[in-house]
Amino acid sequence: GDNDLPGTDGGARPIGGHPGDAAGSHTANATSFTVFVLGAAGGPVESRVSGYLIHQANSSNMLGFDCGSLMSGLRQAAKVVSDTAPFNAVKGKLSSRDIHRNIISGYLVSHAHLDHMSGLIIASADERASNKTAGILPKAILGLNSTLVNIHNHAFNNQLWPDLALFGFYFYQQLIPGSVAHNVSGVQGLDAIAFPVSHGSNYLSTCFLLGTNLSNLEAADGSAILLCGDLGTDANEKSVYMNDMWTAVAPLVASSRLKAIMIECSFPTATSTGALFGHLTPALLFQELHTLAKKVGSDNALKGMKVLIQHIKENDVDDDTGVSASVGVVVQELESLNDLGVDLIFTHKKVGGAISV
Ligand SMILES: Nc1ncnc2c1ncn2[C@@H]1O[C@@H]2COP(=O)(O)O[C@H]2[C@H]1O
Repeated sequence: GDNDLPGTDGGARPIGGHPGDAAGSHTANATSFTVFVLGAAGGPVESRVSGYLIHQANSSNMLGFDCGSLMSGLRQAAKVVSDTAPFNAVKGKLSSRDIHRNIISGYLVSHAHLDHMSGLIIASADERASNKTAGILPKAILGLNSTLVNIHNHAFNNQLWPDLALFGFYFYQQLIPGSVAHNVSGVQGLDAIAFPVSHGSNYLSTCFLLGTNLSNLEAADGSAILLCGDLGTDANEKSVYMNDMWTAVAPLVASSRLKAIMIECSFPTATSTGALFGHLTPALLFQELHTLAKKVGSDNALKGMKVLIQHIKENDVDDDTGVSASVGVVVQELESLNDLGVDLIFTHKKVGGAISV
């Protein structure tokens, strides 16, 4: 199932490279990555906004991705993390504080909107300044230059919040589009590539390709996951960013190296273009997935691909039942538009849990 815990075989396993797979089929393999869901909505409830931890199988660290929600979700997810290899080697349950301080080694931030980093900022005071003798390293905050400048100027600026980066808690690691960053956040062998995308007029967001052997996207080996921040289509945003990204990742789909795409779908299809503010609807998302499939070369190219849907707006949640009619519309539309046979996984149903890919 899509929320099975990894590591049930308990042992080390090779990452990537499944030569037995038929091209274009994305069948279940050993876990390459686990996504812990701390929050998954596009607002408005502060404890449910986007927040994820990404774990590469067997690594002793994790990376935050867009920690709008952090500690609220981590309290719920601590047990699931504790049961995941290699963290299950420690007896007993890890606390959310242990995980925050000692297991998260860095943060990928797609853009500096509050709902993508407020949790990181608020929890930062409980992290520690680096201290070589105590073995405490500063943690990387990774993103495009524009994102890092916004965090530095508008969040960790001694006004909105103490400048904990300056005080040794963090360092800013700029990701340059088109270059591969290696050993991301101290995780040996983990590479990252940042793809800029447009999120409303004159504003950049980022998709992060995370995985092994990303210096050679044409190679047969090395699993990867694509983590997309908020984004609008090229047609709506008058850009070419999404097209360029699909061109770059298409070879990874053809070789079955790409294990999952996490992507937003904020509003129902009926939303007018002027009210999208740089976001996707189900129709626009499937238009994009069709573009990717075409680049890979067949209508079947994405069959079985795990597509993790995130950032649905939960604006009309009923306080008593927790039901949101508009979320229901987005889910139903995605399911009925799914002529590509992708494996749709709804992250908002997994808050406090894990998704293995
Ligand atoms: N021009 C605007 N008018 C009204 N709401 C907006 C405008 N621009 C952005 N927003 C809202 O502000 C939100 C900021 O986070 P999101 O990008 O998730 O979604 C955005 C919209 O819901």
